[in-house]
Amino acid sequence: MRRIEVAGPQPYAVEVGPGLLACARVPQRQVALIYPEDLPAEVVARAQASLSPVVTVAVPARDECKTLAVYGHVLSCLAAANLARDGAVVGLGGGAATDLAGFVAASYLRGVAFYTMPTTLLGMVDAAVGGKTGINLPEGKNLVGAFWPPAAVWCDTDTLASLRPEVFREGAAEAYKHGLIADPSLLGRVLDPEFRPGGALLDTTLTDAIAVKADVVSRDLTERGERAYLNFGHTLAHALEAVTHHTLSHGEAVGYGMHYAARLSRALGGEDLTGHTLAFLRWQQPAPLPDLDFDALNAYMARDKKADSDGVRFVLLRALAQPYLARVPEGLLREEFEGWQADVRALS
Ligand SMILES: NC(=O)c1ccc[n+]([C@@H]2O[C@H](COP(=O)([O-])OP(=O)(O)OC[C@H]3O[C@@H](n4cnc5c(N)ncnc54)[C@H](O)[C@@H]3O)[C@@H](O)[C@H]2O)c1
Ligand SMILES: O=C(O)C(=O)C[C@@H](O)[C@H](O)[C@H](O)COP(=O)(O)O
Ligand SMILES: [Zn+2]
Repeated sequence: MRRIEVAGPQPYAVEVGPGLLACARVPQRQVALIYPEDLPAEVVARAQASLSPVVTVAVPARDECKTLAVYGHVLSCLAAANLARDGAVVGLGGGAATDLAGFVAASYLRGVAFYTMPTTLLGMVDAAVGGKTGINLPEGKNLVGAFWPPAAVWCDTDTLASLRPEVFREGAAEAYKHGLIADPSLLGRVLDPEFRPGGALLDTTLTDAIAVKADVVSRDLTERGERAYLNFGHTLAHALEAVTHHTLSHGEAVGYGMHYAARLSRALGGEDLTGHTLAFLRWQQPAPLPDLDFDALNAYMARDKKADSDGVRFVLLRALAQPYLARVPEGLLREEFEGWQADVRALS
């Protein structure tokens, strides 16, 4: 078992290894367990055996659970079960379920203890760590939420065995992102055939990718500064998710978005890293994109949470592991969008 410490106002540990669902224990007597309805029954059963929850809520799969309606339903289930303030919410599943569960934990009775049991690669390297919780609005991605860190994170690598290969590759986008913004040694490892459930490179690569996130959120929980770099590729990614009504997954959108951000970085004088972002897209094989209209996407990009009253800011790279925030003139955004579309079309 590997252990990564997360510092900050409420320090906690991320444990990584096989069999962890069976070992997970929480001090709270009352536990609410929230998980996606398509999660394999044996994964749910292992979490239930460890936690003996007083209430379990199965929610729709993927981002269909990150809605105001599902959020309200889960809150009502907890209230109906008389979950008290000294109880806990545990999010089990991919990033969508843990984002929802975290926001429920942050807001139910004005806040109860929260734990995560990520069961996707993306959940383990990114979503379950760091306390960004939330749901979507029709107007855009993750527009409602709270910073509410978990008290512990259990990454049971056995659970990755049942993931569809394309869902594993979706999650690799965030590990690759950690390589681009902070630890270039991850880039080759993420694309290595041994980085797969049960593969020789799984545990070390997973742990090193988690360590990047843990380091950043330890220093900047509430995104006053460097945490924004974890958003590399996300300004376009979130817009792509919104215009496709989430038929494009987050991990695929991030793969596409990182290539756009790499093009913008190059156009503003940075090192040309588009070879890396294209190599990732060729490896990931994301779902093809529908016809896209720049103005429609730009309307969603304008709501990006990195925007301030002077407008949107993008995370760009001067070189590998040298991220910075910058405003980009609309003309350049449009021009690079054309080039990005041509690159993306050439992939298929
Ligand atoms: N809070 C954060 O910091 C953060 C970071 C990155 C992404 N996110 C969010 O995470 C979400 C994407 O997460 P994701 O990529 O994990 O996708 P997901 O949560 O949508 O899960 C993908 C699918 O895999 C299923 N699944 C989960 N575990 C499984 C398993 N072990 N075996 C078989 N099937 C399994 C899920 O039920 C779902 O159908 C997005 O909503 C994104 O916005 C949040
Ligand atoms: O943890 C962060 O900070 C991130 O930005 C990680 C992202 O991968 C993640 O998708 C996050 O949910 C995006 O946050 P948002 O603030 O842009 O909604
Ligand atoms: Zn992300």
